[in-house]
Amino acid sequence: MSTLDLSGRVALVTGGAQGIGLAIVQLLLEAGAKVALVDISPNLRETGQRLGRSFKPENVLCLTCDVTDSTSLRKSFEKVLSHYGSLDIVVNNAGIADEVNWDKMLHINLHAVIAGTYLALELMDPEKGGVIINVSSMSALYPVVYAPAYSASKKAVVTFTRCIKSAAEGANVRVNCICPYYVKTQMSQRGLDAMPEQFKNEILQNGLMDPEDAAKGIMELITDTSKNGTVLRASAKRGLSYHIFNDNTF
Ligand SMILES: NC(=O)C1=CN([C@@H]2O[C@H](COP(=O)(O)OP(=O)(O)OC[C@H]3O[C@@H](n4cnc5c(N)ncnc54)[C@H](O)[C@@H]3O)[C@@H](O)[C@H]2O)C=CC1
Ligand SMILES: CC/C=C\C[C@H](O)C(=O)/C=C/C=C/C=C\C=C\[C@@H](O)C/C=C\CCC(=O)O
Repeated sequence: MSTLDLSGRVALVTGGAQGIGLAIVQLLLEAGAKVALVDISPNLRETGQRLGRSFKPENVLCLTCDVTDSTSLRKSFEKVLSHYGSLDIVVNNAGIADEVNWDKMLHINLHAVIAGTYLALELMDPEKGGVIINVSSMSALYPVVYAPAYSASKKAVVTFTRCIKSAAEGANVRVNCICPYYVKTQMSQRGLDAMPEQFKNEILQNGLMDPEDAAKGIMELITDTSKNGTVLRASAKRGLSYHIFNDNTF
């Protein structure tokens, strides 16, 4: 049971129907937040019903949305605001790993994260403030030869997050990102099944995180009000640590 108290806070999580997104949804609900799951998954409704049985059903809102559809994404954000009366926490988590359909992947992994960040900055109450967490990947920090477009999308999320920090401060909003190493979800399982053995062995040696541990990193970024513009690394091997950039060299 969570010792954190987010009662009265309203969170929106994209990709909340499974994996890391569902893990952060559960931690947010345990902390008493009202949570909107924004996802394209056909399992979204069933997931929402199951959550409604474990938590207050009035604290769970499921919105079917393709985050690459800007109109649908805006309507989902606005629906959360009209339904719950505020928007305090946004986790731009939805993402795919697909080097064949890389154009679609960039729309999900990058375009929708930027759109979700700007929607959050527009709709969050500057008096109350808010926090946005963008989900990147360790592949942003260590380019991955078998996932070049994916790595690029995740590197761009880090750069965008670090750049938007100042504008967010003006709106009394914090923006941070997390860079998990491999996490035990359907995405990484598909990735491991498809990749050459030598890469798979290194990953298995480093270990895969449980989604709940990645979600705990996201919760840290949500609840630690000193964090803005930070990049949190997360892995089974080394836990949580903040990535330090040397921006001064020119
Ligand atoms: N699993 C891993 O090893 C790692 C994952 N990540 C990132 O974490 C995030 C979550 O990944 P996982 O939970 O592993 O993935 P997952 O594949 O288990 O879940 C992704 C969720 O996003 C939803 N989604 C996909 N495309 C969507 C769209 N167009 N519109 C709305 N929802 C959509 C899916 O329906 C699903 O519910 C992704 O951004 C991923 O890149 C980062 C590092 C490691
Ligand atoms: C195939 C796509 C599926 C999932 C991708 C996911 O986003 C992901 O976790 C990708 C990680 C890629 C890592 C790439 C390089 C790793 C470099 C190594 O030097 C080890 C780095 C970190 C290990 C753990 C740690 O030290 O914290």
